[in-house]
Amino acid sequence: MIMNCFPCFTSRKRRNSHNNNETNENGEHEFRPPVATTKHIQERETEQTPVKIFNFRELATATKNFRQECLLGEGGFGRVYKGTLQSTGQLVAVKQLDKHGRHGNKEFQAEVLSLAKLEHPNLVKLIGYCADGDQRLLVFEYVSGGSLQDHLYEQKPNQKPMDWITRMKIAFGAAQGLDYLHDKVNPPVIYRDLKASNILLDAEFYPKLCDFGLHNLEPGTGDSLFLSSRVMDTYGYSAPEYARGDDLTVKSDVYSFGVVLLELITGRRAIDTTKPNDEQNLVAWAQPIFRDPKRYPDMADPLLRKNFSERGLNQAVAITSMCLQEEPTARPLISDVMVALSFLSMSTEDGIPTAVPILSFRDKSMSIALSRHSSCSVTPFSSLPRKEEEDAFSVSSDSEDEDEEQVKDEELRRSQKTVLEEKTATDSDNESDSNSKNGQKEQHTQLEKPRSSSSSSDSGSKKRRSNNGEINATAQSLKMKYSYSSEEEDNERLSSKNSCKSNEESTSLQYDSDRDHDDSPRNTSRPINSISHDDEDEEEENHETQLQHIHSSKSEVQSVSSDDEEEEEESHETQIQHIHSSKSKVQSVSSDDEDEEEDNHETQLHHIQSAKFEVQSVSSDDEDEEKEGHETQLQHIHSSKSEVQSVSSDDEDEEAENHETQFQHIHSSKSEVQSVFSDDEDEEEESNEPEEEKYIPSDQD
Ligand SMILES: Nc1ncnc2c1ncn2[C@@H]1O[C@H](COP(=O)(O)OP(=O)(O)OP(=O)(O)O)[C@@H](O)[C@H]1O
Repeated sequence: MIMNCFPCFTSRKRRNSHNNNETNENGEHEFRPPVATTKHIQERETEQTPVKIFNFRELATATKNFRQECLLGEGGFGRVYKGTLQSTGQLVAVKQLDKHGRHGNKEFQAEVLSLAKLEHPNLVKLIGYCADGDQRLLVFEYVSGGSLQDHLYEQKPNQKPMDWITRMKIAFGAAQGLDYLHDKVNPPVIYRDLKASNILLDAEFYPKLCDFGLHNLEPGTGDSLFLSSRVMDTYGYSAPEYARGDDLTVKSDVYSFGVVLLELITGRRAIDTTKPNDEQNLVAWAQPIFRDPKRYPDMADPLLRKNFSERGLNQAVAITSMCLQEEPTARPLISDVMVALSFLSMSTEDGIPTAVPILSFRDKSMSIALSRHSSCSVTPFSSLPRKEEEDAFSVSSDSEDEDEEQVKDEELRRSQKTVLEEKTATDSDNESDSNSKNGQKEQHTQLEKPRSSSSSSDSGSKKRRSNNGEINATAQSLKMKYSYSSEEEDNERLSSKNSCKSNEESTSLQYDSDRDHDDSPRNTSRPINSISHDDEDEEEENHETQLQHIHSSKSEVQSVSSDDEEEEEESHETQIQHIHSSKSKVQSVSSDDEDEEEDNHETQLHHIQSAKFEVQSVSSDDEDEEKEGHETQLQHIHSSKSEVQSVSSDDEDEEAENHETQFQHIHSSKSEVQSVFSDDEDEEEESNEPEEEKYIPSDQD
């Protein structure tokens, strides 16, 4: 049988070698897959991914002849060895697939090529494969830090337990990987095997998912021994529909993700036979607690020693409980989970995580669930917040009865409707001017792109401007500290003393690059930035700081849960979003292409004007005074808009000056927005007046 397969494969290999094999500079064979080898490869194909073909001898040398000391472990697919490729010195993990249930060569090759196309910083990268005789081996990048399971449950004596923020970052990274599989590749990939042992961590706890997309390489179904061990391994993570015999969907992965999140929160294994009967199944143990928020703090891993904020815990538990809904359709999209976790994984100096902006989600159920927990009293258990913050968050949900909550939900739903409609309209606009391409891969590429060259983006790869892309941008623009990074960047970060700063830089770079790939008018920010090279970094920092201020003000406002204030908060949210986007748009004025520039101005004017109308409409009747203040701010933006019109000056120097002036005005508009959040409205009015005086019209005015 094997002998029959082998010639078949080698003849294929020979054919490939004729057509597609190349030798790289290291003397290694690289396989460039033929276009449309199989249906799903064809569908996923955006560009050809090189996959190395190794011969068995190369891998035997790399793993010291598969010596025991190189054995990393053994899983459902076979043994995994650590190795070093002789040609490059690269560390790899070599997975030697079990011999039972051997797959046809074509099938194996097709699966491998399909797998190799899945590239994301939070996925373990497939480097190559070997199909030599009856041997089937997969060669992956080596991830040095062990699995999440090791870190949660098999700690070495001198190892510190993972802190709360690290746990949230791991969850966020894993969600990003899963979001890529679900939302960024076509057709979506259902992981099927998400569990703590399949989340590998690098030296900095950066998570990478492994074993995704391997189910087609599983040994044959006739192998009951294999099946029973796999079922045992995944038991505790598999969604109820699996037990019912229903088809698995992306929502089954969301369930498994919920189990992992629960493990991170509680430090308990999905299945722990050493515990009393009623505690052996983690989800069964947690379900009654989900219904009683007062008991949430009791769920937390004792190793955390209560070093987390109550709000952070409440929201993490709320997300978990949503993921673990019995009904698949009731579970959230992983993209919403990812957005929520992006905020929960942001650490702040005072130890309180940033509040999740409830309007950031594709699915409103997530907003509603989190809003229930965002107004809880948030006295952190260990690191106490400043007095004002305590006050701001101290409207306790304990006193709210269920009726009140329902009314609140209804109101929230109504108020969200407007924003969601608006968001949908924006999204569909964006969708229409872009092809639905693989956005995530591009994000990765963007990060690696040096700053100076980012304006010359690959015109062939249009950024996917889906809802999810918008959400990503929202999270990123709100100073997400946790960013994608390539392996090289990870190494750099390791050695860098200013790792935190470089992270932030990479995030803002990503956001900038993101705009560069955007077809909308705001995508031409480079020339403006290049006007004042010396001040560029400082200016960027200022903007970042402003964003942070706005964000934190917004967070504070969010937590005050009186009905009037909720309305007000929304209007602030809308204003911020519009002013923020106005800023981005005005930044983009200096396009190299003058014609495009003019178009851009037109579109900007339109956006800014409509922002004005929208903000005007949000203001309530009893807030006349405040409205006046907003009007003044809008006038400033409007004037900035007039200045934007003046950009197309023939004289380049003059144009540069105009940009500078515009920046200053936008800058001051942003500062004014900050004042919107002042509790004292009189103060706000006062602060607006002098700003009016400060306003210096441009030459054109
Ligand atoms: N790319 C890699 N880098 C470093 N270690 C790895 C890599 N891939 C797997 N390992 C380690 O090899 C061991 C076996 O992994 P494998 O994925 O085969 O099994 P598993 O995850 O334990 O079980 P299952 O196959 O049921 O998912 C684990 O200890 C895992 O952490």
